[in-house]
Parts: sequence; C-alpha cells; structure tokens
Amino acid sequence: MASLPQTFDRPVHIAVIGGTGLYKIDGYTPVAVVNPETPWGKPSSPIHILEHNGVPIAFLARHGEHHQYAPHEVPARANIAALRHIGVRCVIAFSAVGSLQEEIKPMDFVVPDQIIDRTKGIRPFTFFEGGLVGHVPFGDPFDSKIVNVVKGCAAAMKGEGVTLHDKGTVICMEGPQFSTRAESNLYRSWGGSVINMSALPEAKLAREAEMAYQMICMATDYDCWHSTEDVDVAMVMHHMSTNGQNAKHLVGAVLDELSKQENSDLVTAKHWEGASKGAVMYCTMPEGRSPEALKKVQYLFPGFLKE
Ligand SMILES: CSC[C@H]1O[C@H](OP(=O)(O)O)[C@H](O)[C@@H]1O
Ligand SMILES: Nc1ncnc2[nH]cnc12
Repeated sequence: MASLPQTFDRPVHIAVIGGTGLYKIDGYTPVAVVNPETPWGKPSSPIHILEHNGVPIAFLARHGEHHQYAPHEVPARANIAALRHIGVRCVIAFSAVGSLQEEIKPMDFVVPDQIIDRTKGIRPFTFFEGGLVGHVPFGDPFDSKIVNVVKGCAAAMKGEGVTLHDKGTVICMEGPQFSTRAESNLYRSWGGSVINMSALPEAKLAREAEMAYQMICMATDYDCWHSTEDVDVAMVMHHMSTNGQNAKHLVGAVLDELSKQENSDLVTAKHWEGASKGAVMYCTMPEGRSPEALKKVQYLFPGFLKE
C-alpha cells in the first residue's frame, strides 16, 4: 500500500479507541496516519485517519499496535491530548471486561454509566497540575447522549442471545494481574457490573479535555467469582476474536449514526464546552499560574486563559 500522508488538514471530531483484541477497524478508507508529539509524549500508537461517508474518523490502539503497553503504562494523557489536538471531541472507547454479574454473559456488550476507581494512583491522571489547578465535575463519568446512539444501534450486533446492557458500573482495577476471588466478590457486593484495567484515567482525562466520551465494554469472562473457569488471557483473547467482529458491526452502525448532520452538536461536544476552562479559571489565581503548565494546557485549548 502506498504510504499515507502524515498530516491531515481538516479537524477530526470522532475517534474510536480500540482496546484488547481491537487494534484496527476495517472497511473504511485510510486517508492519513498522524503521530503527534504532545507535551505528555507520543500516543500509544500512530492515529489512523479513516474516512466514512466523507466524515473523517480517528482510530487509536490503546495498548499500542502490538499490545506492548500494560494498562499502567498506557500514555493516556498523550492519547487524549493528541486526539483533542487533531480536533476530536467525541470518543467511543472499546474495552474487554470481566463480568461480575450472572446476567452479563461472555460475548455480551455493556455500555456503562458509572465507574469505581480501584487504580492505585500510579498512573498520571490529570492535565491540571504543576501550577494550574482545575477540578472538573465527574459525577457522570460517561456520556448519556452517546449511550442513546449506541442503544439505537444494538440490532447491528450478530449472534444468538448476544445482549447489549445499556447501563452498568465498571470497576477499574490496577492490574496487570487479575483480581483475587475475595476482591472479585467484594466488587460484586458493591454493585459492580464489569471489571477492566482501562477506564481510568482515560475517562477523567477525556472529561478534562471537554470531550464526549463513552466506553463500550465487551464481556470476555466471569473473572474469578463464578463457578466456571477463572479468567486468563487465552480466555479473553478467544472471546475477543468473536466479540471483535461484533464490535466492528456495532462501531460501524454507531459511526453511521454519529456522521449524520443531526448529531453534529454531539460529535463536537457542545454540551461539554467550557467545563474545564471554568474549572481552572476560578481555581488558580492569575499570579499563581505557572507559564509552563499553561503552555501545556494550551496544547489542548489553544489560547486558554490568554487575557
Ligand atoms: C488482556 S486481559 C486484561 C486487559 O484487557 C482489557 O483491556 P482493554 O480495556 O484495553 O480492552 C483490560 O482493561 C486489561 O487491560
Ligand atoms: N476479569 C478481568 N479483570 C480485569 N480486566 C479484564 N479484562 C477482561 N477480563 C478482565
């Protein structure tokens, strides 16, 4: 294949982040591959710009194109910053998850509406630090407007009895080791629906970047609480090779829908616009703001807090 341009001169509003087992999406026209150096380093993979009905879509492989980044090594700030910088405001993020509830069967999809943070503070998790403090609201960590679109696309999934659950709580654990049985049962008692190692800090950073962000989870196992076999990587990968096809059907339908003119306010995240600017502006007083920190944040928001 002839090499693709390494720049793209139109804003790309929609991105898909692929997780375990989803390192590319087929069926779209590749138009460019960009790999920006952000103030937080390079993203985990080059960003593929694909065209769908004339609408550009960005695709990024969360763990790298060869799955070389462990969950705690994923450069989440660079990923979100790079996407924001090329124009992305709407992110569909896929994740392979363990099910914590009987009714969420391996191969089912879950569109979660809540997260419980069980990461251990070892991952960089904010853009607002080092002399520029901001506290964004995170009561609803995902985007209900995208959920509505995804719900309407459930019929695109194939397979007998594959269900799309339209809400749920994702437990985001540190990993990379899977949970103990006691932990798995504890998360069930907390009302956790599914478990992964990737929802955070990605969702927090997307909120700070004023993006509409929704994770779509694909159940690959029953973790280790169930009477069936305990989770291992082979089990996750096996289900992903089937689920991955379904994810591609679902994402195709979701992208068709998001590309429609009637969804232009959603894909440009008009409903999140200004949230972070407000959070920072009313926090660190002008005389306390670090010029270096401000410059970094201006990579996300050009002209941010320029008087
Ligand atoms: C390979 S099993 C554990 C791994 O799978 C999930 O990845 P992702 O969310 O990127 O699909 C989970 O979060 C762990 O990183
Ligand atoms: N059981 C599990 N725990 C954490 N992350 C997962 N990803 C897929 N299955 C998982």
